[in-house]
Amino acid sequence: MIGKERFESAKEIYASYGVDVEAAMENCMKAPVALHCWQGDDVIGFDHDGPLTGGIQTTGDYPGKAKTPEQLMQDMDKAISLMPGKKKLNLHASYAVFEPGEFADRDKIEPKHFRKWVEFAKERNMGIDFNPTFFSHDKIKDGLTLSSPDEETRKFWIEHGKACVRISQYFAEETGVPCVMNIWTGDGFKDVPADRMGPRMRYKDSIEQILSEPYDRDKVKPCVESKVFGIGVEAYTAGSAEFTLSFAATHEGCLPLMDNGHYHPTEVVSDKIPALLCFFPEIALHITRPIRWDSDHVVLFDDETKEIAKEIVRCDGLNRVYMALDYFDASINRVSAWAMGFRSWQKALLSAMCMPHAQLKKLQDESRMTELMVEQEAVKTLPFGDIWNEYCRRCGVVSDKEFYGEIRKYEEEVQLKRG
Ligand SMILES: C[C@H](O)[C@H](O)[C@@H](O)C(=O)CO
Ligand SMILES: [Mn+2]
Repeated sequence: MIGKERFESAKEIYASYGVDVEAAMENCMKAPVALHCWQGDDVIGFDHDGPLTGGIQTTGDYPGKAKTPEQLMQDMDKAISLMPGKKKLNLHASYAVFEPGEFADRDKIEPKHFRKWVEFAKERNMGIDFNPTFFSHDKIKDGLTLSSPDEETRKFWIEHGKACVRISQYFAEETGVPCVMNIWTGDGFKDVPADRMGPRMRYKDSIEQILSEPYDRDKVKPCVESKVFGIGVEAYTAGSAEFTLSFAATHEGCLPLMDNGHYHPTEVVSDKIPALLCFFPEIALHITRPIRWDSDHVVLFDDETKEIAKEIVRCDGLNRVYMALDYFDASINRVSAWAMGFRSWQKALLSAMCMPHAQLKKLQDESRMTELMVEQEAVKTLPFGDIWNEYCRRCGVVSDKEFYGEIRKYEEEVQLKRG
């Protein structure tokens, strides 16, 4: 059977379960997913020469890394050409692009330092999300930024946050798409602290000061991202789950952001999504793949990824959940990593949209649990591959089978030729 026939046959099988795959594909094409710029250069950026610090780490030394804004944009373009679905650009402040001889420290960055990214996004019809960068900088004092007891240090980082609010507003105005601005710091202690509340009170005050910068609530969506621990800050993290969730719950317009690598290994973000949607009009996600810790492996089409997508879809949350990717692997081809993670999330979303949720919920509500188990298992082996291949074809991107050939060609022709 050729592809088209396989798709028609799969479509009929899905229809027998009450699933309209045409509608699913249309909806999947419309759901924006934020693509993080930092997979392309191992979370380095262009405003410093130093290493990646702040409790996060990349491992690996695969050749061909992008080292300039032009190379990063070139690689991102290649990755985008391999990704079906709607994209939004996700930038970190450390990716400011300066003119030759120009420099502005993080507390002084301005919209003009991101003009090239705005042009890039507009030409590709993408909105932009933004992240102040509270890591990889010499003004981090004793591992602390917004929670520092040193007022000069804290002030510097508050000013950075405020500059990022202004830049977020500029992104939203330029692109016509709201900008999700995520605050994450790695502030914490390696060993048992003597004061757990003091740093959190300072962190709270700092975020409040940052968000006192004027902005339009329909255009800028500030979020706070929690974390359980980071490398070198194993004993205590100021921005814990309880801290950020409580902050978002008590500060109107501020969203909680859950990164599924930032919880204890047996906790699952899939279960937290419906819990938060009972209380917050909107939430944000960082989608990643933790292995044993917050390792930020490339997202795959695995069980928890599927479960997260299912929750967003069956809670009717596509308009309430801001979806962003957050992984970085320096041990494999970075363009492949970028595109594979995005494609995996697209697969998870599309497959979640191809499930008979209403019927399954009905079985649960009628306590027909035996039937529910049988049906949920049956759905797992429906011919999703044929739907996915057709989705890729309609989006104008290669199938999984052709994917690696594209990567090898780009690697030979572009990445390995870089000095
Ligand atoms: C680079 C990102 O901002 C960073 O990964 C952050 O979101 C995080 O998840 C830290 O562990
Ligand atoms: Mn994250």
